[in-house]
Amino acid sequence: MSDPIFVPASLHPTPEQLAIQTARVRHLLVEANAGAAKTTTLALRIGQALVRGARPDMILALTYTEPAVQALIDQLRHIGVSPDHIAALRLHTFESFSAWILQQMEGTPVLTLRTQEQVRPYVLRAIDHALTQPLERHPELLATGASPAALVEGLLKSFAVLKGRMLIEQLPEDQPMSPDVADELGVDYLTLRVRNAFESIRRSPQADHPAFRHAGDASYDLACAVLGGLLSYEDSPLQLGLALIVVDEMHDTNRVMFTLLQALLTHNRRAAFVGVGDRDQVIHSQAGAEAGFMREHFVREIGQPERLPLTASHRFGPSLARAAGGLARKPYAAFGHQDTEIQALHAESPAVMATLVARLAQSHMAQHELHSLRILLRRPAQSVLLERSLLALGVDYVSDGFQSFLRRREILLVRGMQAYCSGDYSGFEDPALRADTLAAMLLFAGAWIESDELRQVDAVTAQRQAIQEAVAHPDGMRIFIDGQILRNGDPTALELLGAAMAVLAHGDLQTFGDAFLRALQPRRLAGLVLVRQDDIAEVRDNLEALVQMALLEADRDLPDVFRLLHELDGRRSRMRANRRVSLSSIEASKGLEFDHVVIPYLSRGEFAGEVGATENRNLLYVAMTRARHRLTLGFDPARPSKFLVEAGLVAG
Ligand SMILES: Nc1ncnc2c1ncn2[C@@H]1O[C@H](COP(=O)(O)OP(=O)(O)OP(=O)(O)O)[C@@H](O)[C@H]1O
Repeated sequence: MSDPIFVPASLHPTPEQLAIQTARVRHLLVEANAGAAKTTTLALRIGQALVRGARPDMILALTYTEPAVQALIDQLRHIGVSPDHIAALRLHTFESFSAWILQQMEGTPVLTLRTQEQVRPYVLRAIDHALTQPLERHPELLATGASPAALVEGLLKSFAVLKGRMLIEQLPEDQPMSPDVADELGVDYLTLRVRNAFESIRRSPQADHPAFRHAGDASYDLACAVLGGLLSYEDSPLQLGLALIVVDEMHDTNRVMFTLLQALLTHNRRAAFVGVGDRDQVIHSQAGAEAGFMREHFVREIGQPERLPLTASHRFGPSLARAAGGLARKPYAAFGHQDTEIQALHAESPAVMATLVARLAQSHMAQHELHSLRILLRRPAQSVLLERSLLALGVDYVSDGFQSFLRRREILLVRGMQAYCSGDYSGFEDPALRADTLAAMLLFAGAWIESDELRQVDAVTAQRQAIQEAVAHPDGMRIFIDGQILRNGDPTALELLGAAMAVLAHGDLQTFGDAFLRALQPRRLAGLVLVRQDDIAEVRDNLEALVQMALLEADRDLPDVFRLLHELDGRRSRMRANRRVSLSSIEASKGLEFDHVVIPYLSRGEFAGEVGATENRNLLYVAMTRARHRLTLGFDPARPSKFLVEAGLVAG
């Protein structure tokens, strides 16, 4: 009997797509360039499995993020898979799939803590455990000037790295935790100690039924159960009778996900596997993502896969394919019915660039040929001048992957300090703004309440309640700043805040420009309360951008500049949710596509962050390849980024 072929409603598959759609091999890997139709072809493969008679629940698709699941659903719809079938398919992130499997193993549901605020009391308790261990052999390495509350965020990020890579699980079982081991794992000793305390809190009182789970814990727990042999029995919940397992964006795979994939293939021997990815899109290497899981690890730990190509981009035309190929140093073709226009936007300063990009967004709104305009930023601080310009021109926008600069905690700190110095709290009418400002000031002042295990938890609740009370009272902000922040803060932090407030009290813009950052010492201040270098650098960047922005208002005095910030904030909260113009991090745009993509700030040294050159290059590659019809690159022609030279877009 001949093989029935799934025929998509809306496109004509290329011979390469058809080969992947209809391949009858156990393990198939497709490494292909961005825009070369990887997600679409997975959707075609799913359509094919359905016409071959697989029930929808025999098909499992796994991805790393929710937006990637959504992108796959969109493609399934686009090619005409029926809504009933789509609803019955098993479409999951690794995390949601793991949570579902664990629920069957554990019977009763485990508490899911979705926000950092919810998980914070447990991290605080773990810090306390680590710091008060009577048998600790290296107490001097655990001493930190920072308040425990300020460590929480950085610790949670480090836990995610350790878990994603399953680094601790790869140590010998009886390995004692020492500073050397911490070094080997790439974390500081405090992080390692607190991580262990945190895991024992999470796993008590019953090791097989954790007290709670936070982001990433479900896949981690399931992978640990797999490695611990807990799922090797006959009626394992991973035996799902699957006919097809597909993984999209497989370059995001880390050790946890790979462990789960391996177990799924072992428990579903009749299932075919198709994985697609692009090694130049690895931007989560910090969470353990590695292109090697599509290559040597796959061959060594699963078997030799069949490999099929998707050679050309359907998303954009040959000009952009050539540039992306130059950047990634690989061949790149495109189906070029219509070429993608690449425009240069020249500006000698960040402020001029912001104005030009905002004008471009304004004219985008006045035309109907292109629908979506996405402005992609390497670092959140780059949105400061840009948002100011967009708000000034009245262009509505949304932001993805970061908050508006006006609500970032270090900006709120300065807004709060200025209000305190001038005694003028107008602009803080919104209770949520008042609460966030006080929380930010409390954080940077390193103000916290020392307490034993239970009172740690109470301290968090107490802080929330104290802020709520302060917010409800007309004079509450001032009273709270006097009574809590300036009284209970860390002495060094208070010294820095005091010096900065003395500058603010002058009320003079030029003095602010000359002396504010020198007085506040953002890196030092942030270093007292935050742990991760990129979080600390982000605080500095945002504050530098704020000063830069203030200095553009040369005809105003300092209180006027802060009034302008309040006004912009008000305007921002009244904006209509216009998705035609969006401002976004590159990470939040992965897997998506837009008619017009703008990447400003591509002068030498501007496209950089706290990661290595390869990851920066990958980030630019991901950013450029989101464009469908037009790509605009913004830079100073006298100092273009070396990446633009590599892409062949400017002369070297
Ligand atoms: N045969 C085809 N004919 C025309 N357009 C197609 C075809 N196949 C896919 N496309 C279109 O090409 C675009 C890119 O496809 P897709 O998103 O699947 O690429 P991708 O390789 O997954 O991209 P990324 O690596 O950026 O996630 C989409 O707009 C899709 O609808």
